[in-house]
Amino acid sequence: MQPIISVQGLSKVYGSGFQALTDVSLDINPGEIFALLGPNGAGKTTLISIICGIVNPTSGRVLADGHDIVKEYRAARQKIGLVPQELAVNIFETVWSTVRFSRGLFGKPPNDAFLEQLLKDLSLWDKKDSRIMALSGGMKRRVLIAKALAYEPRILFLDEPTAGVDVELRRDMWRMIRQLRDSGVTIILTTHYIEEAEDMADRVGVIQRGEIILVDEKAALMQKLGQKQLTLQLSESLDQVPTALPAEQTTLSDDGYQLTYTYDAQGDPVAVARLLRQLAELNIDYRDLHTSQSSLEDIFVSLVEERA
Ligand SMILES: Nc1ncnc2c1ncn2[C@@H]1O[C@H](COP(=O)(O)OP(=O)(O)OP(=O)(O)O)[C@@H](O)[C@H]1O
Repeated sequence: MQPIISVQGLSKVYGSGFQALTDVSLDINPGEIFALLGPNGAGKTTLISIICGIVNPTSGRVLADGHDIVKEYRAARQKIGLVPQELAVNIFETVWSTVRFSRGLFGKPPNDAFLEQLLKDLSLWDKKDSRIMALSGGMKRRVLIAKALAYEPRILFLDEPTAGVDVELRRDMWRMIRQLRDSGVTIILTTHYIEEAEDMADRVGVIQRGEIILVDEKAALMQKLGQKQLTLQLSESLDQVPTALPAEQTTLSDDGYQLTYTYDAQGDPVAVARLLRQLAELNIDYRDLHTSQSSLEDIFVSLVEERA
């Protein structure tokens, strides 16, 4: 499959001498939702800004739908919609003129019916004649999305789309992102809400200190790196973890009734059977048990800590 975005050996050294990206290579598949995760200052915005032609790379190149983002800027850029973190519009303009202007900017013929539907989908239609300065923060966010979608891009970048928005708007945004994906738009987003990446993304990339340290299918990532936990509710309380049990993997709750065993389901397929046999040998009875998988957040934190 031909990637819709191909990032090849990208590095960025800012004028200050700060190296924000080091040899980043990354392919984005058409039609996927790709989540880029990374701590503050990792280089997410820098990477997105280079792909969108806002910041020049120091070396390396980016192809958007086969077009070089530097040499064929217009052809590449009209494929890409960007919803930036911060408001980047003329606040004295009305909503309607802002989205109309944005559509024209990348050479799309006017289509007021399309824009009307877009504003209706984003619950902005009744604000179409309002100046942007008179809108609430959430509405301004919606305007940024409308602006990015006004020229029907095939690729949509969302930089921290749900940072600082209320629960309702967040839910609306995710619903819209899913609809866009279903209509064939490729979505690349950065987020600090890992549970949202977990919920939404097909693939996840982790960036740290300007380097991509991991890219994988979300499901495979969670399976590969995810530790599982087995929690047992004991019939009688224990004073301490029995010495016969693996000390590093086993913990006991303060009241002595809950034993938690952490194991690697991939690396050790008989881990649970072994533990339960050991408990039987020790005459430890339990009333209930359940297993749970590490979240993407756990995986992310452990990866970043590992590299720190
Ligand atoms: N114009 C600039 N000049 C110099 N350094 C910059 C510039 N823009 C960003 N940086 C530095 O590059 C690094 C990466 O910044 P970037 O904004 O890409 O990170 P980020 O992953 O998007 O962070 P956050 O999650 O906080 O938005 C930071 O250390 C930042 O200070």
